[in-house]
Amino acid sequence: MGQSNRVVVTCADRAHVAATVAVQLRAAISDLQADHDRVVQLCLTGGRIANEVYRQLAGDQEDQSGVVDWRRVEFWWGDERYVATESPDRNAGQSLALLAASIPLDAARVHPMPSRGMGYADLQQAALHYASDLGDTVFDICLLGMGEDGHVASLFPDHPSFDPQAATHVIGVTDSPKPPPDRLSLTLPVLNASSQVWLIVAGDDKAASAARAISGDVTLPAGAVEGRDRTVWFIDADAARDLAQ
Ligand SMILES: O=C(O)[C@H](O)[C@@H](O)[C@H](O)[C@H](O)COP(=O)(O)O
Repeated sequence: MGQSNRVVVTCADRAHVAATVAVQLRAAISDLQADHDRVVQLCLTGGRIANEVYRQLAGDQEDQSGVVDWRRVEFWWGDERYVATESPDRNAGQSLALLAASIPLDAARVHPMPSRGMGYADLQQAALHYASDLGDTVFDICLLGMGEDGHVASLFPDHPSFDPQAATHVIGVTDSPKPPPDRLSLTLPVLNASSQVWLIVAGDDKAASAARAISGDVTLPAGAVEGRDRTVWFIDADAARDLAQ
């Protein structure tokens, strides 16, 4: 990894983080779609703050931040809780319920991760299936939340899931420190192949990990994740408390 391309955007509170990300995401997708043949590859994340972004994206499509052709956006997920399709705990279920409320999505371009009960022999098979769906896709923008321990996607610090040299694109995680124990996750090399990585972080319980990650502590997944062109941290004042001025 060369010189860090991290940018930190500090917002007053979590509502402003979500509003800022929604506006900037719509603008960034709209810019990419100026090329009319372009299908934008967007990787979504779970979590409370990301869900607030999706709510706002779906709710206000007529502001000045750009018109998006949502049918020319391909949706992926960075990780998933391996539970039944209909479980309210699924990241994809939560994101889609919010987005599909008013955004016209092309089902062929929506790629939720597999769920338990879909017929895969085990997590490994489910991971292989998603890897083959993903192929060589490179995300234009990859959204990530961060846990208070500094995890991103389902890559946890001091845990086998976090392997910066992972040879596969998708892994099954069977002993996640955060429930539920069974999960699917993209690996760090796939996340770091993204053109842009946007981290969306709010709350004072995130302050210590945010400060470590932004200062470049690569022992934390959140510190090791970087887009090829740009890494943007959208962070509220509480989570930014420990950042060097
Ligand atoms: O799969 C999960 O359990 C969640 O998606 C999780 O990884 C989340 O992204 C972060 O913990 C940040 O979540 P918050 O924004 O709710 O703090």
